[in-house]
Amino acid sequence: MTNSSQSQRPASSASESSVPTVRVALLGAGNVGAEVARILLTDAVELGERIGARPKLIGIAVRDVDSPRTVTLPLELFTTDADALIDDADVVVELTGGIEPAKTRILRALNAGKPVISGNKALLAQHGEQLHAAAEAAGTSISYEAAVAGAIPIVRPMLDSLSGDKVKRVLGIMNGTTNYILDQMDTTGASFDDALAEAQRLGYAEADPTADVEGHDAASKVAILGGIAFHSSYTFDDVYCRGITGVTAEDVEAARRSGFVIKLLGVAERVTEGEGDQAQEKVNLRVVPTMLPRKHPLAGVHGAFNAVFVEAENAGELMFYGPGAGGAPTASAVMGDLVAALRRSVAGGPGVGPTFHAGLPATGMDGVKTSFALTLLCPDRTGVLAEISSVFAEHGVSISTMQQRDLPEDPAHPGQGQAELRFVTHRARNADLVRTVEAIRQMDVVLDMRGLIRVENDN
Ligand SMILES: NC(=O)C1=CN([C@@H]2O[C@H](COP(=O)(O)OP(=O)(O)OC[C@H]3O[C@@H](n4cnc5c(N)ncnc54)[C@H](O)[C@@H]3O)[C@@H](O)[C@H]2O)C=CC1
Ligand SMILES: N[C@@H](CC=O)C(=O)O
Ligand code: NA
Repeated sequence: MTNSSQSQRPASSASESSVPTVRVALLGAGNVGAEVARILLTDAVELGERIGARPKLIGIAVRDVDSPRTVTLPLELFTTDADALIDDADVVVELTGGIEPAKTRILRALNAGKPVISGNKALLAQHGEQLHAAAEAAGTSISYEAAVAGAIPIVRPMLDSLSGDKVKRVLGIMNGTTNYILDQMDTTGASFDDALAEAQRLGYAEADPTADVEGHDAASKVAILGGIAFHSSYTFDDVYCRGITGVTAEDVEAARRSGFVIKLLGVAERVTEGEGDQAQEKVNLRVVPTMLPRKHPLAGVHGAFNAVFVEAENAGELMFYGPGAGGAPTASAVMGDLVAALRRSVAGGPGVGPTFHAGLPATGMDGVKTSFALTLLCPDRTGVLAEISSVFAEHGVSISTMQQRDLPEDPAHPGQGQAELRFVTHRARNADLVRTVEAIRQMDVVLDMRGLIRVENDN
């Protein structure tokens, strides 16, 4: 490799053609990186026409040059010296994941004025502001369409197309692995573990799938998207996060019997706390397993697909839908960012990044209005229902539906029938719902609390 200039102008490569070339460094050749390399190698000429300069893949930095790959790539491109590769390039594509050394490498490229494309939501949701500041200071850009909802164009529409509107809420399915698992459990009766193993095999899961199933991956995406939507800076720590490890086959089955489906939803929404002069606008960010009525549009999002609703003051409701994970689909988003960044390089100027001027504080769950489904095991006798209903009423929470399922008599307690009572509440303040649930849990007539999950419906 030769040393390239660190300017934004594409370098000429007379040996290959008269079209100028831009030198692309790729960090990582896993599920996504290998697909990006494949596209760069096969489509360089056509991409050159779109960009005005031909992208030349000059090297791929990996941990181990001899690791088996999903795509066959020329061995001479591989190197373990990421720093030398970055220094030799005009543009850097980071697809290794994790915080370090990815952060140091990205900063190395940005500080040298080189545009960076990354799919690293974990990093962006922790250090996004610092990376943007470095890009701005050096007059370059960092782009990350792949980091949120895979192939779906959502980051750039939020940054560009909706930048003249006022976003009220962003809500959706933002993790392919958990959607795949929940969908398999619902439609085929697969076990959690089998479905996760298949999601890993298909290249949907993170290197450590705990990030997926504990909701951390979706939380990073909510922090990134919420920040763009509300012109503020949020990190992973601002997101209230619950994963799907607590969702059992029984929960999935119970939801199905009631005409619902369980999805892991990510939400970022404006909330107003306080009243009158004290009223303050804040933003609640959360990731929670949620029951949705089967007729809800998000209930029909299957497999590793994602879907994101954006509610904006003037646009109204928008829905973005498509593959949320997987090598080739995610590589499509990376390539879109790469072409856009290189077009800017060729034409001059870094383009427009996000702003954080609004500074809306993130807020906790207490004031958020939501509804719960609650499944209780109780003795099947007169008065139980009234007793439980009165606790809901005492806390100002109204019941939307109640279903009773009589269970076979417990042989250990002859003569004492038991019933499963399933309540779905209307929307109420989260703090009131939590107090209601705690009071119900303490009641003598409640033998077991079998399921507790949020519900997204219109009431
Ligand atoms: N797999 C997917 O569906 C999606 C992944 N992403 C993100 O894209 C990035 C890459 O994801 P995958 O390709 O699935 O990961 P992967 O685990 O399949 O591949 C990671 C690659 O990076 C290399 N690598 C890791 N640490 C390195 C280091 N310190 N130095 C040099 N090379 C290193 C590995 O050798 C491997 O080639 C991650 O940030 C991930 O969150 C984003 C959207 C979707
Ligand atoms: N592990 C992630 C990959 C894409 O972001 C997911 O399953 O959604
Ligand atoms: Na995307």
